[in-house]
Amino acid sequence: MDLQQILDDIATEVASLPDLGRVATYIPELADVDPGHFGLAIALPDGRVLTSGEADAPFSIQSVSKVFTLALALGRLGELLWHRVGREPSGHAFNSILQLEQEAGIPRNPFINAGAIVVTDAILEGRQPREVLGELLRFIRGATDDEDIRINDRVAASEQAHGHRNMALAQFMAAHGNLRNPVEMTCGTYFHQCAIEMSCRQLACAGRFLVGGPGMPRLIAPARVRRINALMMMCGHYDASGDFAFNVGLPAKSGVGGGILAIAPGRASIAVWSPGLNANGNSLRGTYAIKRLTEMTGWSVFG
Ligand SMILES: NC(=O)CC[C@H](N)C(=O)O
Repeated sequence: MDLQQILDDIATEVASLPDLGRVATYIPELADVDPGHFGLAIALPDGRVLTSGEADAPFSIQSVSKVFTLALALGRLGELLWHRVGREPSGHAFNSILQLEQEAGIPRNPFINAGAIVVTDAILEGRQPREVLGELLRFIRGATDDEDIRINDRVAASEQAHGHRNMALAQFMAAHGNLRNPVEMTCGTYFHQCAIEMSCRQLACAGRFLVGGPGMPRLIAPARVRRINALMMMCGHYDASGDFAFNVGLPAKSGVGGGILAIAPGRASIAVWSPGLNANGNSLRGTYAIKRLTEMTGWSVFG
């Protein structure tokens, strides 16, 4: 199997797709990104990183950051985290408030916005946002083995200025006693973590710690790797997670910047970027690319 050929074929196929999807507009700073960008990278246990398309172009990782904050929160709080956030798929949009009311301010999982805000609140506890964001960047840079990863302050400010919905989620959880820090502080930190920029090459390298097995860095306990992968499979694409598992069969996390990090356990860390989104807020062409990759490689966890 010539993997490089597969990646090149996928880039060619993607370029001929009729639909680009639509970029997210609720964060104005992301609204002007050309939906036609496409990049793909895979990091392998032998140390090779194969790419096609614009694999070195930085993009806003947005909700993909939730994977890294979850790893940090589990390290800090361990099992206690699960008192404040659940582990079930939500079946609702990433920014929905519906279940929070019915379930007393405990979000369904750490990957919907409400859950990720709780996770950020948990790693903040007793510390300043600057410290926590520094820790997060150190973790990601270390995992990637690349210091050149930063937060785009304009994107963070843009989301902050229009973040009424996330603030509402946070206020609602505060009303239920599930937030320990001031809403502005937790949301401000969350907006900054979402505004981290990485290329597909960097993101694929950063995801290696979730692949497990020989050749991949061991940054967290294998039991946690398994659990984060389980959550990515069940919840990583919000209310389209079932569809993604059905079509692709890999644990993965998407972001509204158009990035997706997918893990082929024991085999590879995969990052794709194409900013045009489908109706569920997941990269349209990115989803297609990973689907084709699993079809061509047989890397679905379901065989
Ligand atoms: N799905 C996403 O990437 C959402 C992240 C975005 N920062 C938000 O909170 O709305």
